[in-house]
Amino acid sequence: MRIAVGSDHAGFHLKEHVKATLVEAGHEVLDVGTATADSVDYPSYAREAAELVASGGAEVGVIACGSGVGVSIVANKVGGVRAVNAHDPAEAEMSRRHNDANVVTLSGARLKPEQADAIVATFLATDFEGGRHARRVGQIDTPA
Ligand SMILES: O=C(CO)[C@H](O)[C@H](O)COP(=O)(O)O
Repeated sequence: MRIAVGSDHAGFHLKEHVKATLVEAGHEVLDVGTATADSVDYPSYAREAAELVASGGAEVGVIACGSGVGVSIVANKVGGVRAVNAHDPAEAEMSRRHNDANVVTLSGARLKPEQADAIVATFLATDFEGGRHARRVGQIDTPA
């Protein structure tokens, strides 16, 4: 898959870890930054990664900040993006099955690298169920 990744400084190390895991698994990764652990403002990175998903430049996005909250708020303001701040694989799974989430956000402060890998792997492996959920997603979506 083609996957957009991004983070601020607080998500940088987790983003780098997840990126390496995804590349190792054979995915094409588009990294919008940040490129160091120096302090930056998360909105621009989250927006750029989310816009790649909205435009079709990437199929899904993985974005990290300290809590995963700020980048989720930003991503969800991009039309066509449905971002979930997932704390465990179960949340990632349900966000795909019922909400057709296309961006997962992660907490660099709370998640261990292996926890993040498990969340992202579940997110990528789980299909949208469609049916009644498609009707509901259609009701919440905004134009890209
Ligand atoms: O989690 C975040 C946004 O939701 C940011 O990573 C966090 O606010 C950064 O804080 P600081 O500048 O103190 O490192």
